[in-house]
Amino acid sequence: MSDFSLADLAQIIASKRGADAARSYTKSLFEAGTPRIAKKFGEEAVETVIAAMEGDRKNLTSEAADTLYHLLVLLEAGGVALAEVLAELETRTVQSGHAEKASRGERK
Ligand SMILES: N=c1c2ncn([C@@H]3O[C@H](COP(=O)(O)OP(=O)(O)OP(=O)(O)O)[C@@H](O)[C@H]3O)c2ncn1[C@@H]1O[C@H](COP(=O)(O)O)[C@@H](O)[C@H]1O
Repeated sequence: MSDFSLADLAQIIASKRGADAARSYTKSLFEAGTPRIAKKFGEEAVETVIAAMEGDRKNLTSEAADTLYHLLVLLEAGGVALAEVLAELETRTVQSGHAEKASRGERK
């Protein structure tokens, strides 16, 4: 296994801001705008769900990759750094998911 990370992919995606849309799918997504990117993300997420439900391991891997890629493009378009999402996840590591959900009501 290589040490390729989501941070590496996020960096590649950010670097495509100045690319030519005819040569870069990422740039064409940026040009299409957030609603289009969000729609693609939703489609890939649904395809991931279907692959999981069908127990298709190979497709699940491939659709999960599509989903993660489109999520990173969506974050970049929304001005949210992957590091911010990871920091949010890190704050949650001190408690269980059940406790985190219960605390959401307290925060409002
Ligand atoms: N990881 C990905 C990646 N995963 C999926 N995709 C693209 O996401 C699209 C998947 O959507 P679909 O299968 O629905 O494809 P489609 O029918 O062509 O899409 P639409 O016509 O509906 O827009 C395909 O075009 C894939 O090529 C990706 N495109 C780019 N990357 C990464 O981004 C880098 C930069 O890519 P460019 O911006 O194209 O240079 C690449 O080197 C990769 O590292």
